[in-house]
Amino acid sequence: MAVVRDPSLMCGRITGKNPCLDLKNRVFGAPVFAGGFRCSGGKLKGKIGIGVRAALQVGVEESERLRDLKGLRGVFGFDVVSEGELREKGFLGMRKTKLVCTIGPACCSLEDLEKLALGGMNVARLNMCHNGREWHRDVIRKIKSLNETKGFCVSVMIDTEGSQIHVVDHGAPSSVKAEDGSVWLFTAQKFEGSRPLTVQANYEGFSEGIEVGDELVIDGGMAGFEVTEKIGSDLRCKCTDPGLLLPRAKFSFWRDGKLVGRNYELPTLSTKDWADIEFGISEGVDFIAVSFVNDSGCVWHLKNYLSTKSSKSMRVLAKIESLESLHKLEEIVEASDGIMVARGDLGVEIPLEKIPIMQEEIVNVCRQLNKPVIVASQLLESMIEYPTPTRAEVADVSEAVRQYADALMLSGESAIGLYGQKALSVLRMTSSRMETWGREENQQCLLLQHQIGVSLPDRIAEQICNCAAEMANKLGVDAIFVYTKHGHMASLLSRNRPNPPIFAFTNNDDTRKALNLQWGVIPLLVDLSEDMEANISKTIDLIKSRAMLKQGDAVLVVSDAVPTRSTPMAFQSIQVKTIA
Ligand SMILES: Nc1ncnc2c1ncn2[C@@H]1O[C@H](COP(=O)(O)OP(=O)(O)O)[C@@H](O)[C@H]1O
Ligand SMILES: C=C(OP(=O)(O)O)C(=O)O
Ligand SMILES: [K+]
Ligand SMILES: [Mg+2]
Repeated sequence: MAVVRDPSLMCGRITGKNPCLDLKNRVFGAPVFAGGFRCSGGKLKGKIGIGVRAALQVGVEESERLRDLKGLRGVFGFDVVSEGELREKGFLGMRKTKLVCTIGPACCSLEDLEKLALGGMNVARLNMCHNGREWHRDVIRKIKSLNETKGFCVSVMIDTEGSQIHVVDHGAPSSVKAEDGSVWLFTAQKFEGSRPLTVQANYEGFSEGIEVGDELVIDGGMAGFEVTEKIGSDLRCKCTDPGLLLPRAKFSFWRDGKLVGRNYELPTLSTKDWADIEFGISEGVDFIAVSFVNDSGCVWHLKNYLSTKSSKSMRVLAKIESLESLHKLEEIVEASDGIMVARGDLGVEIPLEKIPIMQEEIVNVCRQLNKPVIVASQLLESMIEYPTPTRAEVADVSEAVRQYADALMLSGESAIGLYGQKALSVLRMTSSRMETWGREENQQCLLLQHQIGVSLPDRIAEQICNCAAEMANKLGVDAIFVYTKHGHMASLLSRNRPNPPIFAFTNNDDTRKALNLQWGVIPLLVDLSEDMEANISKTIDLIKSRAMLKQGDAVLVVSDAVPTRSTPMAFQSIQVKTIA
């Protein structure tokens, strides 16, 4: 069958299957291959000493199988947005790239939050730099209530303020212009009211180590000054690059083309950040994004702390936004549950023209090490004010999608912008379009496999997922089903960026919310038993009962049964089920 493109849809609709193998017209009887290696009870047996049996099975789902409708009752969380998308666009039309929206005054009403959820927001981000905890609590509760009452599955992320040297006051409520040659005083002294040509910094040690002749750059290039005199800890500076000083504008000091100053001696997690984290724990947020991570130490520390403080599994994301974090990228990626390419502050610390290369590198490292990655900041910046993005912004979004980032993020576009919902739809349509192009033009490059698993069971899981993804593409199946407790198998499948969507069934709501950030994964909440075959039948029936799987559809099922007392054998398998 041929691929049919529907020009009326942003995303080309695939109505047929991969022509190389049309499973609808094939009948497989018994498993064509089963086995591999086996042993039971998690003890050494036979040639291979692991508690895992791997098998590959291909079969047709029995048409006459008794459907135990009682088994279909109970929890079934399939969020309304994914369900609607599946009905409208079919399996292949489902968007793979996840979307994060920063919530601010422009979108914090229940109605606005609902519109963002309907528009495809997978994760709501709360930037703890702004507003008080009461405000954030109100937003979190609204999102949770929308999830419960309207069937959404929106995860909540808090983003710490972090310690950074920035402007507290520059004498005007919004922005102030620094004219060429004008002389300014930068001070950490607090004063009432505003003083002309005086900028107050938030940190008293801001000028430590700074010398006359150093260059002071504001917000990565919004304005520039030369330090002409040091008076105690104050700096007198002459404007050499006229521009704007915005509220909370960031400072960076440069000498001979190198960054100098105190920025990275400040603690990654301040007292206020710890208080915000406590707040996040008490509100049961799903992700904590840590600003200005400089090494893996603080990530491990926070993760250990969270595991002792809360039974809920909260995922820790490290924001890559300092020069230091680039030097220790791999250890930070390994320590964390995900990464944010925080291009805003990164652009203060490295020359702007280096950002695209760094972004690609970070995205690649994350994919190799199997951690989700968000590309953030200024994706559609002009839409804060204008109803349409620039062509360059659309190209930037498309590039992040082409790089296979897991998620894209809106900041000011949704938080304070006039066209937040429209910006979200631009992200949605641009990513769908790019994903479709990637598939149709066969741009999809197979991942050059870097093995991540060390133990044999981990390596088996990884190989099963790599092979399953390749098989799913080659067979042109409609969907991949996977059963997952902590999300590991689902993420290993996602890492391969397969063509069909990955339906990840889990009985753990924390896992479901964490998977919301993973490319191509549709997390579904369902009661799972220890009987893997029963789980497979049940979930196929659940989707079928909603008329979303029809006769002839093919599902590739990856299962990973852990040993239990009744079934003392771990069993990992790939099966292809065609719907009879
Ligand atoms: N909770 C909030 N309350 C008020 N304004 C907010 C909030 N969150 C974000 N904003 C606004 O949106 C802008 C962009 O958001 P973001 O990129 O998260 O923050 P920042 O620019 O401070 O790093 C911020 O500069 C701020 O003006
Ligand atoms: C996402 C970022 O962090 P924040 O908005 O908190 O500064 C960034 O710097 O790009
Ligand atoms: K922040
Ligand atoms: Mg930042």
